[in-house]
Amino acid sequence: MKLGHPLFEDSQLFDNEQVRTIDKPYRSSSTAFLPYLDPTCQCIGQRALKFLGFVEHNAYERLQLVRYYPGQEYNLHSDWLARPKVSRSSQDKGREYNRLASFFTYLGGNATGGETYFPFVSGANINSDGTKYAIPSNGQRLVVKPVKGNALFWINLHPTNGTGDQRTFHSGLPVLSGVKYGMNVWTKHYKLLPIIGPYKSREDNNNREDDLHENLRKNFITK
Ligand SMILES: O=C(O)CCC(=O)C(=O)O
Ligand SMILES: [Fe+2]
Repeated sequence: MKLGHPLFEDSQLFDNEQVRTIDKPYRSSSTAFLPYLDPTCQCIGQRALKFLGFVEHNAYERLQLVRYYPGQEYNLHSDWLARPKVSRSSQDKGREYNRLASFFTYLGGNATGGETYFPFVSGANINSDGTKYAIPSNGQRLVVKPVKGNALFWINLHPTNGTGDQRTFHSGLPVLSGVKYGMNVWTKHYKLLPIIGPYKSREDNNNREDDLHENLRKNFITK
């Protein structure tokens, strides 16, 4: 949070041509892109990759903080992109990727409102205690409360063909009072690579250099 504070600017949107726009009522939050090489960011990013196990976990985008003041929101959207994006970062410049996994962590603030809403995912069990999720009413689907320290994780792309999964559409509902902070970690799916492994952690790979699949992956990376 300390790292991000001076870096906040109006949140942007990408259209289908990857053109950045700022569309204020649609997305009225602020965003801070954190430095890729910061050791804390690297630690978080690597942890996210490792979490993915046999799901492709080569790389992640720069971490992003988002901030919402009262009345601010992020309307319905997908984190996956309509078309793969061409990377401009020095680690993988020119490679085409889409956003495979989303980790969204509530970093705090003291907001009321500001839930994350998934209209195509079943709502919480009506017997749940209502601390993490709103109890659904009037046919409302999954409403996740912004509880500090909790995180949401989902896979954006169909593992078979890499296309966007429509069920992952979501919105950040308007904050009613206070301030809401969150952090996005988006991992990358490089075009043409298989999404489902057997991917290995770096530690495993040191001992399994002859693994066929690993060789395939390396060929993709060095070409
Ligand atoms: O603010 C939220 O609850 C969701 C944020 C989000 O979906 C995003 O930044 O892509
Ligand atoms: Fe999102």
